[in-house]
Amino acid sequence: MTFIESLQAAWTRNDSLLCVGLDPDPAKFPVHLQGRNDAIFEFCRSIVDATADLACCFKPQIAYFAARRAEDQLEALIAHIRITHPGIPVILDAKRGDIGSTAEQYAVEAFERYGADAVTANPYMGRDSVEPYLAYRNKGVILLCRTSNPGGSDLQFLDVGGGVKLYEHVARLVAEEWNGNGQCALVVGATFPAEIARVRALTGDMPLLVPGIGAQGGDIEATVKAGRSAAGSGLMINSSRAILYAGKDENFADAARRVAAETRDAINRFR
Ligand SMILES: O=c1ccn([C@@H]2O[C@H](COP(=O)(O)O)[C@@H](O)[C@H]2O)c(=O)[nH]1
Repeated sequence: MTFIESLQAAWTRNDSLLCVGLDPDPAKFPVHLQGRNDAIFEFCRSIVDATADLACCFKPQIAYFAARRAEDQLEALIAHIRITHPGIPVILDAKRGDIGSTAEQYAVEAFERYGADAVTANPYMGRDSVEPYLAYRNKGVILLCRTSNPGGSDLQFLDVGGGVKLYEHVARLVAEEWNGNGQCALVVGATFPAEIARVRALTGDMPLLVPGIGAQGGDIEATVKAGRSAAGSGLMINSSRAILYAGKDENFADAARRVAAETRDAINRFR
């Protein structure tokens, strides 16, 4: 199955557009996990097992693992998802971007080392910098378009000619030229619903990864109404901290499940 096929199956099977983000910060872990060598794996495994039937995908953010020399725990986590929850695609959020020869190594890292189904990448260096990921025909390539942070406007809102903004140019370029094999998606922040609507209009039914609800305060109703596809899906709406740190004690996974279920249901109300 390709990334997009597994995503479509998970949308339907779990009736969910929720992407559970895995951004493990040991300083926020419950006391009983702190000090353990495998704390990052164990924390994320508990969250994954508690939410797998509520999510359409998982998104580990690589910086949280690499910063603590915990890449082995990321490998183990993705292997665990593959074995225990085989229908849920994994997006490696790495936001890579470099010349082709280096991008080849990043692609090996994402797809062969970690076994991710999709990777996030920065389109800023152009098509040849993205080709090495696209060469993995069954994998997904999710390109930054209109990011959720306020500073995203510094560049993404620049007029690139004729009143077209840079993020609109990226959306059109990816949809019309880079997506020949139907494996691309775009990142558009929930903090900018008007731009989500614009990207949806430019890209047809292309899947959109939408971070920015939960801790960043994005509005779920506005996000879904702006970004849903004609079929009422088309979105991977990410929430990380609001789910991961919903509880602080030994029952943290139950608390995470509760918030994940509420978030999925809130999203579904507006599909
Ligand atoms: O534009 C973007 C692109 C990626 N992210 C990532 O999503 C999560 C958001 O975490 P929350 O705790 O739900 O705010 C995080 O991994 C970011 O690196 C983003 O926020 N915005």
